[in-house]
Amino acid sequence: MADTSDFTFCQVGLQGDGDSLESPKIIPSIRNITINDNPSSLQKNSSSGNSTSKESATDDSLTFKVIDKLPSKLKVVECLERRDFGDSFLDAQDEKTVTKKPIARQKVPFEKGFSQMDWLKVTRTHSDLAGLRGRSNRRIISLDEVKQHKTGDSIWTVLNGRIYNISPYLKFHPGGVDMLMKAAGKDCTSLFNKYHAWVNAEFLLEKCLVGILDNSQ
Ligand code: HEM
Repeated sequence: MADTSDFTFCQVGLQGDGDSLESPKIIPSIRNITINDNPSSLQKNSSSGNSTSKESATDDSLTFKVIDKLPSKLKVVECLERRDFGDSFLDAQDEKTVTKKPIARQKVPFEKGFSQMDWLKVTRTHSDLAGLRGRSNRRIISLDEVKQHKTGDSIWTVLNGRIYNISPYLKFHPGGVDMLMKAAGKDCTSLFNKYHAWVNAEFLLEKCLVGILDNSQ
């Protein structure tokens, strides 16, 4: 079978709506395609039988398979291969029945020892992930001070009004170090929500809390 990985499936036609295969209402964009019935240019495989017979056919521009067919009514056509469809295929993309490919996620495979489970272990065993050296993590801190912590083992970010040292979490971040470094020394709340508003950072970074953002400025 042809590689369909970059192909958008189109499903056309409905069962029992009274429209025939030729109806422009069902397949408006395919009406311009003629399939030459000549046996030399069209190969057609059909297992004879009743209402669930399966067929496939090929002409110069299109290979398709009728997955399921009722007499004189087409239920589902699965397009298998597109060779030279031209504009008529683009028209088909206007149809509401076209399924779009999901957007690829950008998760980075974690290094051994750097899964989220490993991170949870670290948070339980390490005594000073925030790097506070005995200071309170309830201290009110200005954005100017946050901006000074962008490197080494003291990389701060603001998330929902709280300031965290994200340095120990960097290698555990499923989105990768580079992505998390975009948060260094600034308020990352909108970036964070753009990528994963569902992530419970308050829990994950609990032990990395450095202080509370001074929002009086
Ligand atoms: C500051 C605290 C942050 C924490 C605790 C955090 C945590 C996480 C977690 C737990 C995941 C996995 C999500 C999942 O599997 O559904 C993740 C994925 C990701 N994060 Fe973050 N993140 C943070 C900040 C950021 C920022 C600032 C960015 C962007 C600049 C970012 C970009 C991403 C991306 C691109 C992914 C992969 C998304 C995906 O799976 O589709 N993260 N992060």
